[in-house]
Amino acid sequence: MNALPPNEALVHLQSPDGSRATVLLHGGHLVSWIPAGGQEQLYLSPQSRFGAGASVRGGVPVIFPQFAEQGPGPRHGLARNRPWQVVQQDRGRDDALLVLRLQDDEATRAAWPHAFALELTVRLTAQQLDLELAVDNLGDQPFDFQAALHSYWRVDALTHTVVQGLQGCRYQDQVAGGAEGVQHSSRLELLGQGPIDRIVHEVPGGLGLTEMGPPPARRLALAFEGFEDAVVWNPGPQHGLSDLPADGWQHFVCLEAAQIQRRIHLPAGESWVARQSARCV
Ligand SMILES: O=P(O)(O)OC[C@H]1O[C@H](O)[C@H](O)[C@@H](O)[C@@H]1O
Repeated sequence: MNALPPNEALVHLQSPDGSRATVLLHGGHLVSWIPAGGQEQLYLSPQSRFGAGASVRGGVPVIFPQFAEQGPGPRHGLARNRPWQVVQQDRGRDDALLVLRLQDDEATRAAWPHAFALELTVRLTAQQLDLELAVDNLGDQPFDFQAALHSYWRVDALTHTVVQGLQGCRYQDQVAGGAEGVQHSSRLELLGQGPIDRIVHEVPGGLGLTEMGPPPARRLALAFEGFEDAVVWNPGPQHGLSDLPADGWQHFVCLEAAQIQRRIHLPAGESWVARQSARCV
């Protein structure tokens, strides 16, 4: 399991068949997922910062209400830096479930002046992780937002890793100043020669992440529901990130379920829900 500082508030989940996950209350941040009989699936930087105000480098940061600097508020929004609360924790016959909630308070309203609640539901079965993000507008005015489940998938070697399922999709290449491109091949090979940072639009519901052997290939099947975009990000060897080891870039790829291009317009009193599932196959 990924190493965590001793004094962080965390919740451990374990399904009856032995899959496990760990979530930090800070950020409602999933930092570990180990399927039954399997290995850690999420990358968490050993140099990550933790605690009040910190953004954790790895796991699954919740991005809301803005992506990156595409708005006037804090980078990647305010959800990843706030304390969340447990509203439900259950174990069923073949699953484990956790629901966390973040509601607006004085600090969030200072950054973004809206009344809202986020609920993140984490559900584990033997080989599958389901994450659901729900946004409620609790105010009397509509608001617009972007969101993402910024998932850092652990890989042994980035350069042996391939993303499948984006064929024919348009993308915005953030390394090339936002230039538009089209993913022609069915396999996006992560060459690691430099950074990759793409916002891919209108992604089909199912994507694959495959690590080619040796050792034998490992494959994650990802399914998005309600998220229209995906982000593919790896900072490459010249990353300069102080919370990532020099060689840390080789051990993850972010393949994120996201809602970026078309901001969601949420009327007062309404809700929006989207999901990302990952299955070891
Ligand atoms: O360093 P962070 O604020 O966590 O952002 C990490 C990365 O997030 C996304 O994947 C963006 O597309 C990248 O441009 C960004 O570098």
